[in-house]
Amino acid sequence: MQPNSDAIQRLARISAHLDPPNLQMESGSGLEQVKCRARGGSSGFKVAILGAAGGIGQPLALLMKMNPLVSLLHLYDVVNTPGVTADISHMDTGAVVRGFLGQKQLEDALTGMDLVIIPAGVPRKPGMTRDDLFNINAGIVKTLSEGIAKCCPKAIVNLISNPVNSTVPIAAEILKKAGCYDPRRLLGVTMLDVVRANTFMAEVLGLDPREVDVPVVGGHAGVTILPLLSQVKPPCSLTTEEVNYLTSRIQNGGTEVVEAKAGAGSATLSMAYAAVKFADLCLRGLRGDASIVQCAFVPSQVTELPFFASKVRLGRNGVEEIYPLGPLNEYERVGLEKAKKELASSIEKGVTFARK
Ligand SMILES: NC(=O)c1ccc[n+]([C@@H]2O[C@H](COP(=O)([O-])OP(=O)(O)OC[C@H]3O[C@@H](n4cnc5c(N)ncnc54)[C@H](O)[C@@H]3O)[C@@H](O)[C@H]2O)c1
Ligand SMILES: O=C(O)C[C@H](O)C(=O)O
Repeated sequence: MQPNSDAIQRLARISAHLDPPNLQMESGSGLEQVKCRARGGSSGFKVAILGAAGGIGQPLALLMKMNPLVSLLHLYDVVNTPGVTADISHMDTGAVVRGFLGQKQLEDALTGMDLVIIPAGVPRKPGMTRDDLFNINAGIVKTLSEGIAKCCPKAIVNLISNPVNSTVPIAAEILKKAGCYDPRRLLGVTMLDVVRANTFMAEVLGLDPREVDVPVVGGHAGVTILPLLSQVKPPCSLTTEEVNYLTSRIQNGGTEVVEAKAGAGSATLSMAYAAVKFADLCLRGLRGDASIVQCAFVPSQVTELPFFASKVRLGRNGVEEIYPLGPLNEYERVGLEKAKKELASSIEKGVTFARK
């Protein structure tokens, strides 16, 4: 059948008037230059995801697009953002989505943002520690932190890239160097440890995980991940065997996934879930909601270390209050000493790198 020329002309006229997808207007980026009525950001928060095309970044972008508190979602990566942005922009939720590709567009991606979530960087393979990622990820976090310092120094930063115990100190040093460091606004994301702890604890107790709350303090690697099982809500008593099993499973949750994925990366889906849960708490804090409390790895005076994960209260300025660890049992006191020893050298490594 011959194409009907009237129909073709009609289609051409219609498509010329259609609102295009919400892609960033940048030449040479692979992103199409388009005219777009939607502006985004009229109400609600502006959120950027750096590393948005990755294993965590993509489901994280999907879930943030579904968050009603987000009005503008910027997706930045050094690869593949045009496709991810086009795909996610078709979701009929409120947030306007824009894509940014490559270092040249980092500043546009960051300008005006209220919250920046960073899952950029390489993940582990079996046999590696998180610290083995330092050499690559430290430089990535440094560059991205410099961009934040320049373009959105007042944004809340949720840092996911590993090793979190070192990348958070790196970001802090870079922001200090730029003269815009506000310790309340820099948070290392340890939410996945809490999510895992709640899940594994619920399995042992035969409860719904949504009813369980286990504080996890310290840091985000091996023995620095310190679940305070004695403070679980609802209160319960555990056998020594259960405490050993749960502590080890929570500390090795990341490795469990890395081994199961057998070379194809580390936790991405559960991490995206945890990151969105945490980002949502940060946004609710920014909105002024009361009593938003969760664990995070933050600049801290709870111990003698300059950074430590513990429960924090989130508010209009980020971290408004950091809670003390509360009563620890002997098992947890021993764990705390081990955690602090390893944390001290990971923090020092990050600080030294950033000061070079
Ligand atoms: N904090 C946590 O609990 C937690 C949990 C899981 C994974 N992680 C960490 O998150 C990071 C990402 O994991 P993943 O599985 O998504 O990895 P991935 O390789 O699938 O994705 C990483 C993305 O980062 C991008 N990227 C690389 N350099 C960049 C740069 N300079 N600027 C912007 N983007 C850049 C890559 O292009 C890629 O799309 C890893 O370091 C991993 O160890 C942390
Ligand atoms: O284990 C990893 O390397 C990724 C992440 O830190 C996790 O805890 O799953």
